[in-house]
Amino acid sequence: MEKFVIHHTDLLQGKVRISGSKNAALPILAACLLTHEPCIIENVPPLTDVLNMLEILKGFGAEVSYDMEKEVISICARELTSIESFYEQAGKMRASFLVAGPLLSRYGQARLPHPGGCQIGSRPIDLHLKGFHTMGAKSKQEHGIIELTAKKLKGANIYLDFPSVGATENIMMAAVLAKGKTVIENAAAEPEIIDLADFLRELGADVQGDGTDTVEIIGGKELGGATHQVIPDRIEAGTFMVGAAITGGDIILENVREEHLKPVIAKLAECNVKIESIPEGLHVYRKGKLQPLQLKTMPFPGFPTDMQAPFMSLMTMAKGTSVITETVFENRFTHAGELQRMGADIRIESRNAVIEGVDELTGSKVRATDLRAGAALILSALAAKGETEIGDIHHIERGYYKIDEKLRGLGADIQRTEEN
Ligand SMILES: CC(=O)N[C@H]1[C@@H](OP(=O)(O)OP(=O)(O)OC[C@H]2O[C@@H](n3ccc(=O)[nH]c3=O)[C@H](O)[C@@H]2O)O[C@H](CO)[C@@H](O)[C@@H]1O
Ligand SMILES: C=C(OP(=O)(O)O)C(=O)O
Repeated sequence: MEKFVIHHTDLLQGKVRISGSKNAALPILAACLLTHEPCIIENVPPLTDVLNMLEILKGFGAEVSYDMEKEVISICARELTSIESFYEQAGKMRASFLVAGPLLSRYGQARLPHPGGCQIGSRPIDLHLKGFHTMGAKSKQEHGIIELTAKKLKGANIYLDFPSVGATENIMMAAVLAKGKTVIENAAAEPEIIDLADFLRELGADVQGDGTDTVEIIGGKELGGATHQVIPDRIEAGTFMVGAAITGGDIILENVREEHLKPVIAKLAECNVKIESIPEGLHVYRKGKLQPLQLKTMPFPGFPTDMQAPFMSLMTMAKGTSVITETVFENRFTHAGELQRMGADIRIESRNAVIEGVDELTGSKVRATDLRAGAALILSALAAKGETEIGDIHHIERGYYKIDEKLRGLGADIQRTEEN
């Protein structure tokens, strides 16, 4: 097991290239199962979640090759030999369940374990299943395995009780080969949904309305192959922005889309961080003392829950009282306890975190409790006095490619060593 050892860093400075988005790449890789033609997916960093998804696809019989240097994946799901994935792979990540829609619509069956992923709430899959049922599928769950069957999926009107990202993606993929028209109402509108829709259209599917709360798919179009470039990772970009803010640094982010980061940029501006669009990307620097914030996580275009933990780190150093309300997941404050070890003053009251800014944090031994919680600890460690050791960094590596190397490139003192 490895850990990160981090020493105080005065300011992050320089340029950093943002990788392709994990949460856009994973559904797109699953969508390759919809077609028997070859697909080429570019700008996909070799994160552990990506490697795991490729193992799942290979397990179904898809031909997969990955040029990790160039970050390009080729997938051909000409003939599948299995419709079953296993606990060892599925238990590691939420996105493992995104193969359900493609398998069900192409093969009429799937046998999948309940998905894993960050432990940030109960994370049921009822909305995915409700969508499949409305399209004519049946499901049965026994011993942690969900068995899905459908003679032929039929297009349907589906209203989601909550704009779930995963349910919207799964239903979109199921609808592409279903007979007739599917309308998803109260759909998620995240940039990752638009990237998936773009890929499905490149395959030949008829998808409209993505990026709004109503997505319409006319199923049954003949699908071919496609070459697709995945969008930049807005959460990785936001994490580096907070890195510049918390160290009082000055950095340039390359390969970013400003329109995906609006809610993050708006909150950073409120606490005295300047973000300017320049030809190379986004220039981020702090203008004065960090100001406290009130923020509430919401589905897009609201403030992203995946940026909540990094912002909590930032708020621990702002002068005054900040309040963060987490509305998307019911248990996404586990980083608060670890930040307290570093001297942060945080009180959790149900879905609210009340943060009193402190003059300084001090380095300590802490553990990444999930992916973004781990990122938050790295950010706090950069600002803290002395040395911080972060264990369980495998969580962080699910979603940040070479984060230590990228931070060192900006002047951070971060080393990777073996845990004793
Ligand atoms: C791989 C991936 O893309 N992960 C992202 C995706 O997760 P994921 O797709 O799991 O997130 P959802 O949008 O589905 O979940 C949002 C809320 O809906 C609930 N829910 C969801 C599905 C369901 O069937 N029933 C139900 O009750 C969840 O428990 C949660 O409280 O979107 C989240 C919200 O932006 C992000 O934090 C994750 O990083
Ligand atoms: C919660 C996340 O991932 P997952 O849905 O895979 O657990 C995340 O990317 O922050």
